Amino acid sequence: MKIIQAQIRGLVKKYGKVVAINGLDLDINKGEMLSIVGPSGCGKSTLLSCIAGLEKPNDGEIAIDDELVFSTDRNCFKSPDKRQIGFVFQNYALWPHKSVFENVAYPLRIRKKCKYLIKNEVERALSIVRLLGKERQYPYELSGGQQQRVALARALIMKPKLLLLDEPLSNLDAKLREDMQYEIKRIQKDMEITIIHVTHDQYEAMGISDRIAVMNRGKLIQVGTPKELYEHPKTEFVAKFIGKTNIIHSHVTEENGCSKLALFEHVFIEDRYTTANIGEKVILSIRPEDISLRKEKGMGKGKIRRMFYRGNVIEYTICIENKELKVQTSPKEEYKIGEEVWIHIHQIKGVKN
Ligand SMILES: Nc1ncnc2c1ncn2[C@@H]1O[C@H](COP(=O)(O)OP(=O)(O)OP(=O)(O)O)[C@@H](O)[C@H]1O
Repeated sequence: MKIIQAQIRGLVKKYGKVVAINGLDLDINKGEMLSIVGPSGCGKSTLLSCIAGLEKPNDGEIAIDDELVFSTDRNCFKSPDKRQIGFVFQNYALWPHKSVFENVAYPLRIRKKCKYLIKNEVERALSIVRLLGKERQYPYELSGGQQQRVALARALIMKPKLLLLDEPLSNLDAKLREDMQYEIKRIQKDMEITIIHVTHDQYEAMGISDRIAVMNRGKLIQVGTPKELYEHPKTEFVAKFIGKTNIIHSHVTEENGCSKLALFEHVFIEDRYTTANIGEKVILSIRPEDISLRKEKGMGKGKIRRMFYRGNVIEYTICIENKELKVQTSPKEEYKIGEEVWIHIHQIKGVKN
C-alpha cells in the first residue's frame, strides 16, 4: 500500500503579477523518487522552495507526514528548519574554506550537537555517498561529482523526511552525470528516502524516477511513471515534452464500414487507437521508433529530407505530402537523402487535449 509522505493542495505562489504556481495539487508517496520536469519558468524551482519553506505561498496547503507545514486557512507557516527537509541545489554552495568534514558536519554544529555524535554521523553520511577518507580535503581538491556528493551528505546528515534536489547534476559533464544518477538512485533505495527532483533533462527524469510530474505555466499537466507518460500522454504538450514524437491532427473517416484515421491526405490507417466517432477530430502521437521505412509498398510514400547518424540508431526526417515525419530506424537500414521510401506505422497513441 502506498503511504503519502507529502500532500500539496491548491498551491498558489505569485511574484507580483507573475503567477509562478497556479493552483497545484500533488501527492508524493513515501520512498519514491518523483521528478518534476517542464519548460523553463514553469514553476519547478518555486514549487521546491514552497515545499522547503524558503518561499511563503499565497494560497493552499502543504502537509508533510500528515502534519501541516503551510496552510492559508489555518494561518500556518513552519520555517525550513522545522520541516525536516534536506535540499541540494545546482550550485552546491559548499563552504570553500571548510574541509569536507566541516561542510558535512555544519548542520549538526549549528544545532550544537556533541562532537562524538558529529563524528559518527559525518562518517555515516560520507560512507553513504562513498567519500570516506576525504574528510580532510577541501572542496577545490574534489571533482564536480565529489563536491556534489559532499552536498548530498550534508543534506542527508539531518535524516530528512524529504530530500529536495534542484538540478543537482546540471553542472556535471555527461559521464559524471550518469554516474551520479546511479548514485542518487542507489542512495534513495538504500535509505528508503523520499526525493523530489527538479530537472530540465527529461532523459535523466525517465532514467531515475519512479514517477514524473510534468508542469507547464505553474500547473501540473500529468503525473505518472515514465512508461505511462511515454506511452499514454494525456495531452499534446506531454507527448512532445517526454521524448520525441510526431503530432498529427487527424480525423476519423469511414471506408467499407470500417473507421479509419486520416493521417495525411492519402494515408489512412484502421482506427484501433481512439474511441472517437466518424467525423470527429483527434490528435495522434506517433513515436519515431514506431515507424519503419521500406523500399517495397507500405502505407504511404515519402522522401528522405534529413538524416542524423547517431551510432545506435539513425534519425530521419521524411517529407510526406509536404509534411515532415520523424522516423528512427536501426543503423542497418540506411537510406540516402532524396531517396523515395515507403513508411509503415506500427503504433499510434491517441492524445486527448
Ligand atoms: N524571486 C522571484 N521574483 C520574481 N519572479 C520570480 C522569482 N522567482 C521566480 N520567479 C518567476 O516565477 C516563474 C517560475 O520560476 P521558476 O524559477 O520556479 O521556474 P523553473 O521552472 O524552475 O525555471 P528554470 O527551469 O528556468 O529554472 C518565472 O516566471 C520566474 O521568472
